[in-house]
Amino acid sequence: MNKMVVRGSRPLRGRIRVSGAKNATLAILCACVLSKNEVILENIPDISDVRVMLEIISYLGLQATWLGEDVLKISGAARVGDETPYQLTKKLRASNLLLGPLMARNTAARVALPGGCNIGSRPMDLHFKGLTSMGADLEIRSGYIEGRVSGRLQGARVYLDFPSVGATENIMMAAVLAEGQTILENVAKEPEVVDLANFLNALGARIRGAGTDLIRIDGVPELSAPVRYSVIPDRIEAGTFMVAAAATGGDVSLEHVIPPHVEPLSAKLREANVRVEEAEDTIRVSTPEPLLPINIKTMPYPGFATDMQSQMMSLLSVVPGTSIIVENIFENRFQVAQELRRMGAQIKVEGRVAVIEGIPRLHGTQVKSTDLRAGAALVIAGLMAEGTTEIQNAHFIDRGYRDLEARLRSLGADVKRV
Ligand SMILES: CC(=O)N[C@H]1[C@@H](OP(=O)(O)OP(=O)(O)OC[C@H]2O[C@@H](n3ccc(=O)[nH]c3=O)[C@H](O)[C@@H]2O)O[C@H](CO)[C@@H](O)[C@@H]1O
Ligand SMILES: C=C(OP(=O)(O)O)C(=O)O
Repeated sequence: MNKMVVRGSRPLRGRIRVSGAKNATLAILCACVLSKNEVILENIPDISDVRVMLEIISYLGLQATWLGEDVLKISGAARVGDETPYQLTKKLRASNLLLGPLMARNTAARVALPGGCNIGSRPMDLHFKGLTSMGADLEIRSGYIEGRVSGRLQGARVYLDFPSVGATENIMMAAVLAEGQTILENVAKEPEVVDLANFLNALGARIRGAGTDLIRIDGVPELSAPVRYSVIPDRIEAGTFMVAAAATGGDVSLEHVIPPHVEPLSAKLREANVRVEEAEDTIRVSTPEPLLPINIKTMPYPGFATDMQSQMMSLLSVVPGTSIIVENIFENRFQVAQELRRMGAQIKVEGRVAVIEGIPRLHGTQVKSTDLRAGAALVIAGLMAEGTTEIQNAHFIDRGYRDLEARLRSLGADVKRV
């Protein structure tokens, strides 16, 4: 079941509800390791990354039970294990977010180096910088990060050389149980970081400033408040449907979305002549006018998200004129260009810059997804293309999109798994 077949040239029309955010959910599930009490989580997307993370935290001793299609109960545990196994962490990049919580809860951790999509080298030096400033002793041995600290972690002042999402989250989770105050400077401002901070505060943490450049955390001895928490909508899933709607000349309304979270994308789509109409928690996307070429640079939030870059490359491949994309976050995120070229796209890649000369139509053929967002981009390309597109390695898509083919079919697409 790992090939997706798309018959193209049909505009998407209708309404679709956006799922809970993958990246917020993954971090929040790691944060559950810090809690001694039961947690109920709402708006959890049933996607393969979440399933793998649930296996990992179950291995650590927590119990996860689905109470409904998107509601999870996570039991607190009096004691959690120290080690995450390679067999599970190799499937999931975000498994590295267990390092901070385990160091804080257990004062020791053995976390297998994470796997996930091959989109760049993805070092963890900034995670290490923060945790060692707090007194942790960390080393990498035989593919595992081994950490220990004598006594509790100590609050510290940490400046991140780059506003890394993962480093901000890992250090923030470690700091909530540290002794004293931690000040994190030049941190990531992504909505998922704010969602994690809100969740931790609901558990009893004392975090201020999430969503700004500077986060202050006053450590507390334990987190034990029983919590019911609803995860934010997924801005990348929402964005993917928005681009798919624009690419097919369709008219789609997204429900359960936070419009400011997708503003960096909405602004670019408007520049390309796409009509984007926002209400309180809905966005309607349509294309009454011919589209225009645009330039994009990926940046940390509130800049344009790297996780939306591949999908935009598909769209721009059929917009008349020259568009330019500069990828500033992950050095290996242009792999989809060679697959789009197989469909006829004219895209030149040099280092971090892609130059796209729009052509009138893409043509369906066999392509393969190389990572999650490349997979989504190829689905969008298939929806626009003349003929049939077969996307191999569709399991990448399941990492981050819940039941994508059925939801696209509900908008009029012809998509199936074979
Ligand atoms: C599970 C999750 O939330 N994944 C998201 C998270 O990934 P992730 O947290 O891995 O991304 P980061 O923000 O950490 O990475 C951004 C940049 O910083 C570099 N870096 C990072 C850490 C470090 O210690 N040293 C270092 O040099 C990375 O190589 C990359 O060039 O944010 C990315 C950037 O928005 C998104 O694309 C991912 O979808
Ligand atoms: C890169 C992504 O995720 P991860 O960090 O989990 O690999 C993504 O969601 O596009």
